[in-house]
Amino acid sequence: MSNTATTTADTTATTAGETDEQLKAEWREYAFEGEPKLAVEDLNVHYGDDHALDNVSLDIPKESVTALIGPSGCGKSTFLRCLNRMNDRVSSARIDGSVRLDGEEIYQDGVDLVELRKRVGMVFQSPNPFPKSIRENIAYGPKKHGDIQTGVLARLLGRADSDELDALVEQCLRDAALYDEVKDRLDDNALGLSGGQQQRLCLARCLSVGPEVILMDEPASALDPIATSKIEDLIADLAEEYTVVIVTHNMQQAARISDQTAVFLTGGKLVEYGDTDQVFENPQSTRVEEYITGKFG
Ligand SMILES: Nc1ncnc2c1ncn2[C@@H]1O[C@H](COP(=O)(O)OP(=O)(O)OP(=O)(O)O)[C@@H](O)[C@H]1O
Repeated sequence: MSNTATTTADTTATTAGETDEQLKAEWREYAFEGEPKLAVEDLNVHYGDDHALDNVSLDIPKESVTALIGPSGCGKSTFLRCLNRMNDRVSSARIDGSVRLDGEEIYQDGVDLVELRKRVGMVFQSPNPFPKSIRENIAYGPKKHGDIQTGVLARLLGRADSDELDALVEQCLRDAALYDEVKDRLDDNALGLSGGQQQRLCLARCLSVGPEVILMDEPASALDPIATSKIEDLIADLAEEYTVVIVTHNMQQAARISDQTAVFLTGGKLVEYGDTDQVFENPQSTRVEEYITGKFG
């Protein structure tokens, strides 16, 4: 599409009578500078006979927030989970198509899934800290992956270098805007934190292994308005350094925090994708307009 950043796949809404193929060709032209961090092409997901994602293609720019919105069951979470191959864990799932991370196909033989999920981390709907101390929640991943440098003494003692670990714990908690609230109780059990604090701890845990992309599946849906607002502020800050992809049911939230918005509608189709302002203020598709204005969904 030459003069607009919004793309649409809704044939019923177009005046020029474009075919699906023509519209699909336009998807690739959603304009942003630089190479995409994630490039998704012709992605289809079936759970048994259920076609959950129907030929979805979109490019996600780096260091930005991309919101995925749409009615319940339209495939948002399925799409999100394809971006770090979490759907591989679902035995009934069949995934076809291509997802490239920095140009590298993630659905090819030999991809190290542990490494992939370090690069493409995930924060879930309900905060799910480990029943361990705040410190241990963050140290767990780097220790498991052997990312903490160990000195000779530390190796002899069979433990990680504590200074480095402490610095990492502090940095991740700061980046998750939680440090000041918990700095005096790092050895307390994480389950004693409030829901909003637990969710920020989960984000800190995700950051601890050095991701490039952060996937968030309705990260604020279980939180009160104040905790939600903290998470939203945090997402804006994170986008300076990370590529954030977030599923949300809350359209105001998508409009507030995202740079791009992708709208999925029933049947697992991506119907519109473009600059958030344009999608919300001037959607190209009548079905998207009806969804956004609350006429259905
Ligand atoms: N693990 C699974 N096994 C079988 N079917 C699944 C599984 N996960 C999702 N589905 C089906 O795939 C379709 C898309 O579900 P998905 O959870 O991706 O949608 P969603 O848009 O994220 O929904 P919601 O907004 O309600 O969370 C639905 O029909 C759902 O029942």
